[in-house]
Amino acid sequence: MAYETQPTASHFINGTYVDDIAGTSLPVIYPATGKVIATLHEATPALVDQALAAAAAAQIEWAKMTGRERGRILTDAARLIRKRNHDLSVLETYDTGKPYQETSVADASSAADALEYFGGLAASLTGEHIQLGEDWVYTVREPLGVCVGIGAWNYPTQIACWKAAPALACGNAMVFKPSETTPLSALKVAEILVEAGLPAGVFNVVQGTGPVGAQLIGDPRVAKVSLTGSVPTGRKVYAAAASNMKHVTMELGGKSPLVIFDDADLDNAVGGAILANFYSTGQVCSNGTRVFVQKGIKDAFLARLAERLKTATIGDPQDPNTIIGPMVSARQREIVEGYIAKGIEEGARLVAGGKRIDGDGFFIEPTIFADVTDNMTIAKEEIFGPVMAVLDFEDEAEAIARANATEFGLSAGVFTRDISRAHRVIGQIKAGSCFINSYNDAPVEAPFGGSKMSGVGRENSKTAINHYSQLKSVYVRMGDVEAPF
Ligand SMILES: NC(=O)c1ccc[n+]([C@@H]2O[C@H](COP(=O)([O-])OP(=O)(O)OC[C@H]3O[C@@H](n4cnc5c(N)ncnc54)[C@H](O)[C@@H]3O)[C@@H](O)[C@H]2O)c1
Ligand SMILES: O=CCc1c[nH]cn1
Repeated sequence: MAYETQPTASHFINGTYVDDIAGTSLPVIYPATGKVIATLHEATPALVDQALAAAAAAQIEWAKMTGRERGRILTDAARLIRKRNHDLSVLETYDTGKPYQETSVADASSAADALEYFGGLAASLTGEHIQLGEDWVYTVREPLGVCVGIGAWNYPTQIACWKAAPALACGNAMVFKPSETTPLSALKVAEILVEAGLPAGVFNVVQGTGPVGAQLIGDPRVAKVSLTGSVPTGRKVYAAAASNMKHVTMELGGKSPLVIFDDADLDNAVGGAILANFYSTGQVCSNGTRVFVQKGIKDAFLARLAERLKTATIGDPQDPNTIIGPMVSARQREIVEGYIAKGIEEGARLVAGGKRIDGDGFFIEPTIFADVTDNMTIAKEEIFGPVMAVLDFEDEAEAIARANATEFGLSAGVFTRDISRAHRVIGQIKAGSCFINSYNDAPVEAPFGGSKMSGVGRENSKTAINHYSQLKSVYVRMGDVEAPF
């Protein structure tokens, strides 16, 4: 293999690569071939402790630097990431199996956007002055301290930077644990941050499964935990963090509705549904996997969708012409196959796909079910794979009620030419990240995150600053103190 996928070592602690072969072996499997492309080790408890100690020590000095100085390092790192976009994208494709066509425009570049954006904000993170007669209060925006980031496997580079960029801009240090399924890309992020001038220990990467994450969360030196993962993991992480009153950001799963009205532009609506279900082989948290299509447009929608699906090239994800890659793992493909079988068993009409693609990699056909009803498993549970469920509806009120009939609240989309209706509908859907005549855009300037079981807090935008800092308020009396005795 021309590209070196085995990293220098498993972890990046205190500005350098480190390893401990006593840790359980962690094979990294290329999803397109099923072959092991690197072998890492889980962090031992001693290494986790080392990472936290490095972060706690480095954070004190990092917080003393001016915001402008911190910001310059983050923006320099963003420049390096953009310069190395090709190599980083190739690595992301090895790590996740996502097509290079996507990783070359949406992963390292999204990470660079976050570093650039929060690097730019770092110098302007101030408190305020509140005049109270002759007395006054001033507020100081302070970092939280050591933050822990825990990532999912679908966007390893993006997730590392969506968490690290605001955390570091505010003067925190971070220990980041990537998903054990995709441990490679975050190490490159750490390496680049240090090359850009980040002091040793401010951003550390430790590898491992749940217990490594649990050790990080349970440590008294940690002030905040930001998790991107599933709802079951979110429940555990939130509970563990709450027992020690730690701050949290929870970016969890979804089963988001995409509502397509009769008057929608057909090709745009079909395009939106494709982006909402098949991008990243369907492994996107915000995907609109419950596609509610108004009855008048249903046949035309399904016909056009089938036509466009025929043009999607499935295959080697490193080939720039490939549009759909494999699932991230054999296990994830089995989960998806289980849902497809359930869909058929419960009476949904399979109109496309449904089968695994023979070969060594974890490929599966993009799958579309029509005539899906709200009570079917495929309409209720997050599948996290390329499976679209098309549900029919008659009118607006019905679509809103059914769109909201879920425990999740991450995203929602609406396609219609009636802009008043678009705002009215989105206004009534309980979800955090919504789209009108579009789907799955995630610019760093906009808040991203969910409501209900989909999470707590927001990533990106100015609001992320509130999740990585706290305000100290100082009352200043100018006159004498009037005490009761
Ligand atoms: N809302 C978002 O922004 C967003 C983005 C991407 C993915 N996701 C969600 O992530 C899920 C898919 O990712 P996944 O399968 O990697 O999720 P997961 O919940 O299995 O794992 C997420 C991370 O949590 C760690 N973890 C597991 N148990 C832990 C514990 N007890 N304590 C601490 N850490 C623990 C894992 O090692 C991994 O790093 C989907 O549900 C998807 O919707 C959400
Ligand atoms: O997977 C969820 C995060 C996301 C959404 N769009 C791009 N990244």
